[in-house]
Amino acid sequence: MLGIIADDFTGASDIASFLVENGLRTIQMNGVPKSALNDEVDAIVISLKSRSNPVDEAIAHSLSALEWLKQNGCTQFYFKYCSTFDSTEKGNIGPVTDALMSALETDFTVVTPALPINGRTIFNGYLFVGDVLLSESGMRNHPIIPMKDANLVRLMDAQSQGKTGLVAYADVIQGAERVKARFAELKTQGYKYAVVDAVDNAQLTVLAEAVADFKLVTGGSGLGAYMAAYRSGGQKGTNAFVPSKGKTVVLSGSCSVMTNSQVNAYKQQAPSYFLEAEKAINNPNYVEEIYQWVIENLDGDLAPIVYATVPPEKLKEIQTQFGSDKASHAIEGTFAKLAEKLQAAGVTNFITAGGETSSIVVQQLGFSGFHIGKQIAPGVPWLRAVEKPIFLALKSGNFGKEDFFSYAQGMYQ
Ligand SMILES: Nc1ncnc2c1ncn2[C@@H]1O[C@H](COP(=O)(O)OP(=O)(O)O)[C@@H](O)[C@H]1O
Ligand SMILES: O=C(O)[C@@H](O)C(=O)COP(=O)(O)O
Repeated sequence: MLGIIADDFTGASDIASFLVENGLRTIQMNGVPKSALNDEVDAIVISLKSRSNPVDEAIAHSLSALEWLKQNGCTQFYFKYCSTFDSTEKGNIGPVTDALMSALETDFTVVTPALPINGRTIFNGYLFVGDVLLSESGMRNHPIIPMKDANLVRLMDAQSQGKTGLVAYADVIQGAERVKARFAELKTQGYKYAVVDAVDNAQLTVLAEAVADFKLVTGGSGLGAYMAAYRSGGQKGTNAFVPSKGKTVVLSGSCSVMTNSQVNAYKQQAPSYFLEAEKAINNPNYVEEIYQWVIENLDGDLAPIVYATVPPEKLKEIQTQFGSDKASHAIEGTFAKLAEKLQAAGVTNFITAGGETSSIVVQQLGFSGFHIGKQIAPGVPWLRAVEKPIFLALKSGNFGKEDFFSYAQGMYQ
């Protein structure tokens, strides 16, 4: 069985959806479960909120996820992080990878966030988003993890204990045997990790074969998808439920370029409410005010949206005024409490945008895990809570097309 440790909840549903699509029966658990798993599955994804936590906490949670996965029958492990890496030179990917490698007693792994279907590719170790370097993409303005460097070898070297090498495109296109030979060379030269180039899915297919017997693989959902295809022999999954029409709310805390466009498009069609950082910080009654507004707007054709989403210039202003940690914690906390009240009031379908935002909302809603349904966009599936028919779509910041929020509701049965 394949065990996946995802560093946020949108990322977990992203990889889970690709595993299902590629023929693996998959369940997504929210945090490290307290008891053993009863379902019969081929893959288990554990969602953590460890991307931007203090490093010791991220390591401790990842190790406890690993232990639980081992106890529940997993034999190969995948550390899933963002296709835009989302980890500066002080980030957690290096330290968590080191801790997992040491717990698994393995001395070599790969680093491949590539997700070509969503425009994330790697060439000569540089990560591209669409046709620009990561550091020239909207990710350079991320509210909590601004990505100013696109070189994965440099980023990994800065964060981790070992040395990072490169398996370049010219080698990858020669096939799995050549890639394995490069791994062997790098290991002899004292490298602990290899960034592997992938500009399209053909390289991920090769890489999936080359890492088939690795104890630990790290990367985005792209490589995960091709590892699933390798394991299932190319079968396709059938788990494709969609939600019933029900009371829905959209909660958007992502400030990505794509979410800004999606929110702007959706505001033209549906009731909208701007969540202000200043009030989230200072007004103890703010959650109640927003809650009342949502309740009054639940019965239209399209769900109401509450959004903190702002473009980069506005974000900078807010962060300068209040401090970025204070603003983001207050906003995340407001979304979490709001979601909890809305669930109690009978909202059954939640569409959330943003990794941190989605993670905190799901943690607050308190479900133990999710079944994986139909994809709304590549990497964003509908989810159904294990405990009851509550449906969620956790949209990664930059995923989906401009009409994502209305398109998702258009899928209701
Ligand atoms: N208007 C705002 N001012 C300050 N911080 C904000 C604002 N809107 C959102 N944030 C914060 O920015 C962060 C966005 O991260 P996240 O939810 O992971 O989105 P993404 O998926 O785009 O990375 C969250 O911590 C959120 O609370
Ligand atoms: O790999 C990806 O791009 C996503 O699964 C993901 O992790 C996105 O994170 P956020 O942009 O913070 O939602």
